[in-house]
Amino acid sequence: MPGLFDPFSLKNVTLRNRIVTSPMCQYSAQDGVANEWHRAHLAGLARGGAGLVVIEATGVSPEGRITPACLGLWNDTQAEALAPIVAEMRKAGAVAGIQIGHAGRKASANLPWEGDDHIPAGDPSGWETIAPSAVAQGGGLGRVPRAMTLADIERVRGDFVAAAERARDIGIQWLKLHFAHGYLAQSFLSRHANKRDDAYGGSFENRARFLIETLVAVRKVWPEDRPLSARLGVIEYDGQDEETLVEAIELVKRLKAEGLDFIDVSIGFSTNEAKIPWGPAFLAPVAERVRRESGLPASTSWYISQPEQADALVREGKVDLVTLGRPLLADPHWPYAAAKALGIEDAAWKTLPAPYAHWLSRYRAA
Ligand SMILES: NC(=O)C1=CN(Cc2ccccc2)CCC1
Repeated sequence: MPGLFDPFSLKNVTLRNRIVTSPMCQYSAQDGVANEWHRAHLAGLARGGAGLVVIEATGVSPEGRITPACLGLWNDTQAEALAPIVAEMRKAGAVAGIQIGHAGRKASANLPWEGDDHIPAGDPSGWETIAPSAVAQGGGLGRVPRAMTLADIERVRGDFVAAAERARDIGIQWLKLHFAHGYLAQSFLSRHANKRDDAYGGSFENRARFLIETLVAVRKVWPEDRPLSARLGVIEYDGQDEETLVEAIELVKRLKAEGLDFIDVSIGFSTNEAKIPWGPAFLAPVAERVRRESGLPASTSWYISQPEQADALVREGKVDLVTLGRPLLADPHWPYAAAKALGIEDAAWKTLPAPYAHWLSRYRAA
């Protein structure tokens, strides 16, 4: 079985290794437009050696952002600002990806380090939130969203398509739909958030409808030869795990039948009452089951931080790719350090650009 530093090919892309950067929100944009922060941040991750660098959760519309400082891809100005950054990521040897999404009832929030809660209604920096039903997440996210009309559903589906077209046109190679973490798409699937009694609520088929329709619509514009993936919350840790997992795996099978190429297994975060068993690679067994039962290549994340641990997840066939978040914030060159720790031949040249690799590989420095 391949290890962490064996390449991974899917459609027309080949990742130099199995390491994926988690699409970590930077909350550093104005009007959704990428700037020097995003350029240095993303180029840094690409130059650090990750196989696939995924640009943070990017709003498909202004109200689809989590906070006013999130990236967007609903206009040409935003696309033009990202284009050179994508080129830089690819020049550094990474495959360039992006996660596009709509934050639903979790939208219109303050930055995490400025409260992480909803912007007070009436504050001009916030906006009306929309969701499957007029049910709030609760806690700091207590704002009750407006229940979406069928026109809203159609419009948001179109926003996903338009964002996918813009991502396609600026050279993004790997598209990831944000179907996780209690945001809009996840909330359609969740019985916690979706109380609709029309074709988009109630039965599993109805609760899965928005996700499947969105995938089908995006597949039509996303090039057949580039990977189309989704991050999906397959478990809520709310006491109904087996039921949720069975539904989620059935959904993944249907998404696969409609052209999904890859599944990134995550958590639903649809309820604040969840009892999440945080711990080293705790989601890996769940990801292994989704990968095995759906037949799709898969990745997972959460509390993966050690080279041997990440390598074992791949070698044991639990996942095809490993997604890291905070370890890469702590050290964007984690892939280089991991390659050395795993005794990979030519660790520097396998992960870092020439200006770094030349010197690091010559003098057998520490
Ligand atoms: N854009 C995303 O998917 C985000 C996910 N988060 C992970 C997270 C979710 C819930 C609890 C802890 C961490 C933090 C905020 C942004």
